[in-house]
Amino acid sequence: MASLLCPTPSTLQQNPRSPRFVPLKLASRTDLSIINRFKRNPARCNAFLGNVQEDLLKNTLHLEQFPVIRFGFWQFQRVTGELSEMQKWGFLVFAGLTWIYLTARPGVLVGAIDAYLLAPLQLGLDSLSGKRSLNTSDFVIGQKLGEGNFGIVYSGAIVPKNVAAETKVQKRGRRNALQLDERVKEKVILKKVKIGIQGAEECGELEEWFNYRLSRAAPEACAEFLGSFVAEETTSQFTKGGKWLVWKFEGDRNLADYMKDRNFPLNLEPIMFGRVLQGVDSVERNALIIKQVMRQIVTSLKKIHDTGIVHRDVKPANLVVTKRGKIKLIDFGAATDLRIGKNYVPKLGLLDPDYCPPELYVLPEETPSPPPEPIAAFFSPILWQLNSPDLFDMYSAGIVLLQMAIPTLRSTAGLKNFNLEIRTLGYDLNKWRENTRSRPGFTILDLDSGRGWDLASKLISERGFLRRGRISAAAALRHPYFLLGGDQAVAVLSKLSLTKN
Ligand SMILES: Nc1ncnc2c1ncn2[C@@H]1O[C@H](COP(=O)(O)OP(=O)(O)OP(=O)(O)O)[C@@H](O)[C@H]1O
Repeated sequence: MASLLCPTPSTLQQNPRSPRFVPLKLASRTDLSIINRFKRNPARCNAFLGNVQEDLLKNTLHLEQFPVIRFGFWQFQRVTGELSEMQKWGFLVFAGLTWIYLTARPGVLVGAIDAYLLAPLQLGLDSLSGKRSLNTSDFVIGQKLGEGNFGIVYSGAIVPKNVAAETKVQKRGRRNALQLDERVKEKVILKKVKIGIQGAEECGELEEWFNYRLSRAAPEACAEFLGSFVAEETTSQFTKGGKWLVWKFEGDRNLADYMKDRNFPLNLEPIMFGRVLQGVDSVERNALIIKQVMRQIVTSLKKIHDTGIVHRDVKPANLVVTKRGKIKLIDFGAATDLRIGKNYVPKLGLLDPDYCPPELYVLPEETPSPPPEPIAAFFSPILWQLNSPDLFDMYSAGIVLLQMAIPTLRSTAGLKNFNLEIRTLGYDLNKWRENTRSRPGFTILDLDSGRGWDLASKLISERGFLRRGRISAAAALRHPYFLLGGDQAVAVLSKLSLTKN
């Protein structure tokens, strides 16, 4: 950068030692008249050029010109001033190792910045923008979408300030459906935390905490969180004191809904790739769509694992498909943040048994309850290195891959049968292939010399030495299955052709 900068003649005229620089292009234009004057006086010109040369030699690429670096050097010299060469090296090695430790997964340093700087900043900004002062009159509730142990999920919409909410709900068919008129446009998802159920309130608090945390750490990996509110009065739709969490409505269907369709995965083709796959052989088309879905799942998992979070409930119903063909993780009620031990309770397995890895728990059963957050954060890189808790989610991701690629495993009965068989075969996918009584189709996974099968067998496996053995999200993205991915090329081409149209 410094070599692109040059002192201007005018600057040097005022003060030839001035460290001020302006870009070369500007210098040559602004000072053309001065140069012309120099042309008429060669002696003065030589003296000037001498100054310029000297100045350039002195200033070009001299990093200590930059105040931060100068300050850093000064600090280093001050601290190490009285140390011997050996001690200075020791100091440097210690500083380097500390840096590696603080930035190693799950990132103690970034975590501290997030907790002590970004979280309060987000709270302040949200309060200023009114995001933290949502209330019942801002929303209208539509149909029920699902019910978990601790909450009930509804579709809904944001009501503009000048519109009365009651006018927006109309009876359509047997259910309350949202009649979205011109004024009520933005659809949302609302989760009502159950009242009077043990642990429900705590679960709601945790889910809210995880959603705020992810909105800072990995916003593109999960549904956009809009905030929460407590109903201040009882109306036809709300009960006083009830807590609600609100997300942006990301899409009509989740991956499980798409997989129920006989046409899967081709039913995802229009939103994933537009029309560009027409003309490609149908097996190839299926394989490309599945690879694109899987790539997105693994990429999102990598993002949340990088921040120390393990989802613990990865399954097709918790992967919502957006209108633009993006797959987003939802339902962080069972997630745990192993950077600070949030929502980690020893021996508490929360996962859906159909997607649960053989180890059952995210950390070994003998792991004690987490200490206070700063201490847990300090030890988290060691905990992560020793236990690789992220591999818990990777097993579930492997089951999702198998289900997408092998149609017989998409039904509840088919998946339960698979789980019985794989358990008796010691979670060895190759043995399962040789021994299964069902007749699964392996065509998609066997394409390209069986790269898909190889990845699946590295995801669906027991933990090995040091609880490794299963492939992590980062390693999965480097697996030959994803390298040179035609799915990426097709996705880019489709975007280009869509923007042209
Ligand atoms: N942001 C969103 N955009 C679109 N749909 C969503 C969104 N969040 C949730 N849904 C839909 O609502 C359903 C239920 O959501 P969620 O899994 O969070 O609820 P839950 O009560 O924890 O249910 P369960 O415990 O059965 O998984 C999802 O399967 C999905 O179809």
